[in-house]
Amino acid sequence: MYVKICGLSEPEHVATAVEAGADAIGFVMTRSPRRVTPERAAELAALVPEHVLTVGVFRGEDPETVRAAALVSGVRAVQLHGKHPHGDFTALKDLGRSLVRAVDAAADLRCGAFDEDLLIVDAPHAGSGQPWDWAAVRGRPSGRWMLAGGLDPANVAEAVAAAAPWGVDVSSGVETAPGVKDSALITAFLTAARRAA
Ligand SMILES: O=C(O)c1ccccc1NCC(=O)[C@H](O)[C@H](O)COP(=O)(O)O
Repeated sequence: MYVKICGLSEPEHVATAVEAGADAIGFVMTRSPRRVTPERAAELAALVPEHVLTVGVFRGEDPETVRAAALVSGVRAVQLHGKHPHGDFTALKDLGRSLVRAVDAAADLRCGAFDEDLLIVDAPHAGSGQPWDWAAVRGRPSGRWMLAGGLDPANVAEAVAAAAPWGVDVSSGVETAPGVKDSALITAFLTAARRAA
């Protein structure tokens, strides 16, 4: 089970996620309680070993803004959240970063349909921590896809059983308040997700 921990903003939590075995770590560089500047993301990304994917998360920014932030931060993947057109992915193809498309269940759920490398199927309101009907997407997405939206250490096993994803992505479920990550919850989530696989 591939596990992404998203919305990190403190070195302590980056270190915990790496130590506990995260496969990917997300830095939110768009409007959010978890927002970090590209410069801050660069400081955090520098703490992450090569085998863990660093992901810059964007929503609604134009490709040139995304490109500039990706280059400053040095993230190895770019996640476009929500209703980005296919052209935004095409425009970023030459950036040399993996592309992640994050959408809700109403979207095209074929990984690769927008030339992305990874797909995230999320709740309608990203980063809200609200669980949704995970079972409704079972069997619909294809390729390398992660389930997100309202996951936490206590429910990730149920979510994995319901939707059968290739991976999982969490943010609010490893926080004690919006934007405030918790090391014990990060470790607990990784343990529970691995057990669920
Ligand atoms: O986390 C945010 O605040 C956010 C804001 C705008 C666009 C995307 C955002 N998060 C992206 C993620 O990949 C989250 O991990 C995913 O939405 C799951 O969130 P949660 O339900 O809080 O676990």
